[in-house]
Order: sequence, then C-alpha cells, then structure tokens
Amino acid sequence: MLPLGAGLRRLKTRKQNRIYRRSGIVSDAVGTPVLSARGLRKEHGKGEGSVRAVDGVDLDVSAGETVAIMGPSGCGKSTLLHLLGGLDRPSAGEMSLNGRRIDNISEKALALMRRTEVSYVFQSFHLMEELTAVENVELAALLAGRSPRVARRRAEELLDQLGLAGRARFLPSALSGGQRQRVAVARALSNEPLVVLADEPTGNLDSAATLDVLQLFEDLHESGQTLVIVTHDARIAATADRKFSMRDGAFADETWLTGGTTGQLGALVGLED
Ligand SMILES: Nc1ncnc2c1ncn2[C@@H]1O[C@H](COP(=O)(O)OP(=O)(O)OP(=O)(O)O)[C@@H](O)[C@H]1O
Repeated sequence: MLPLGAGLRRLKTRKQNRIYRRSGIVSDAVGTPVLSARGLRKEHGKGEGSVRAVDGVDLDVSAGETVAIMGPSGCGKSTLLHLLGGLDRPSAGEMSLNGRRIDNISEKALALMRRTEVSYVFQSFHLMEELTAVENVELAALLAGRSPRVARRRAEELLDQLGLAGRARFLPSALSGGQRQRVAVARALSNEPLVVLADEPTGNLDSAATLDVLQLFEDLHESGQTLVIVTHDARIAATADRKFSMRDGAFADETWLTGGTTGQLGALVGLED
C-alpha cells in the first residue's frame, strides 16, 4: 500500500492531463474559474413563509484551489453547496462550471453534470449499506460512464491510495466513521471530478477520525483537486486557500490563507510541476 500522500500525488499527473485536455490550454485552466457564481439567490418556499437561504453570492473558484465556507447554523452554507453542485436550482443568478452555464440547463444535462463533473462528500457519508466499499466506489464510476473493468480497477486503485485496500470487501457497517468517510472520498474521486463539494465532512467523526480526514483533505488539496468545503471546523478551514464567512445567506468576509493572488499562482505551479 502506498502512503496516502504519495498515492494521491500519483493521481495528480492524471488530473493535470485532464485539466489540460478539458481546458485546451493551461491559461484557460487558471484564467477561467472552475466554478463561478454571480448574484446567486435561493428562496425556500413561497409567499410569507418563504426563507431566503442564499442572498446574492458571488464566487470564483480556480483550478486546484481549496475554498472553505464557514458561518453559523442556518446561514445558508448547505443550500449554497447544493446550488453549486446542481442538487438544487437557484431562484436567481448565474453559475458556470468550467466556463459553461449550469443554472439554466435541462434536468438531463444537470443529472449528467452531477454524475460526471462534480462530486460530493456528505457529513453522514451516504454510502449504500448493502454494497461493499469497492462496490460503492465502483458504482459511482459506472454511473460516470466507465466500463465495468475500468470502474473496478479505478475503485480498487482509489481504495488502495486512500489506505483501504484491506477493507475493500467490507460493508460500510463494518467500517469505522473515518474509514467510511475515506470510502466516500474515494467514491467522490472515482469520476475524476472538476470539483469536489464537501458538506461538513468531519461533522460525524470523533477527534481521531477528524484528524485522519483532515489529513486526507490536505492531501487532496496537495494533489491539485479543486475543493469547496463547508465546515464548522477551523482546522479544516485552515487547509484552504481562501475562507469565506457567511451570514444571512451572503458572504460577510473573505480571507486569503495562502496570500492573495499567490493562491491562484500556486494552482498554476501545481499544474506545471
Ligand atoms: N428545504 C427547505 N425548505 C425550507 N427552508 C429550508 C430548506 N432548507 C433549508 N432551509 C432554511 O434555509 C436556511 C439555510 O439553511 P442551510 O441548511 O443552508 O444552512 P446551514 O448554514 O447549512 O446550516 P447548518 O450549519 O445548521 O447545516 C435555514 O433558515 C433553513 O431553515
């Protein structure tokens, strides 16, 4: 088994190739945000009882960047993440993925985007309990259009790289919380997503497993994976390039943790080394 960091770094070359391939040239991968939102709004419900959960969010996430979103309970973090990943539709505003509008596309196109271009890691893992670890990961790759042979190979490879080779045939019920979240991360990577969206990835974990998953997200960041993480955990947020504080559906504050534009330049360096 490869050490976790080394395993993920091996993924990096493939990721670089994918970004080059999809974007055509490097400057596109850096210049065009992977994920972008303008004037994003979401109202839950209608009329007097409606709640404006997201209220005018602008966001650009560059290739290879990790963005953390923090804020008090109910400020709209999960709703925003759902909008960004196409799990829900905005009431107003525009969103783009790799330069392509996604706020006004058909349900079919949105479903395809969810299977092939974005991935999620949830607080409560959302693994299929009747499937083994490798089957959970493989299923996501199959849904993204990989052949059964490629899907199985990729699933085994990812579990190996995430330190779970010995647990591949275990059902989720036989895994610890940290191991389940690792399977969920392997599943999220199985379609080679442009961006991984994580909603409180350590919210259901004890402190030892939290440290484990924290390291995992640092390694993912290091591997060049674009990440948007909603979290209450300042340690997770500290692994990000930028941190947004959300209040009442909008960003109240933005903090560069890796120093202004050097965060974006860092992504460029990461692509080229
Ligand atoms: N499906 C829904 N229908 C009606 N209101 C909703 C729905 N989902 C969320 N809300 C409301 O929208 C607001 C934002 O909720 P959201 O879950 O996005 O907040 P959050 O910041 O993620 O909270 P937490 O940190 O507790 O998970 C809250 O007032 C919530 O009650």
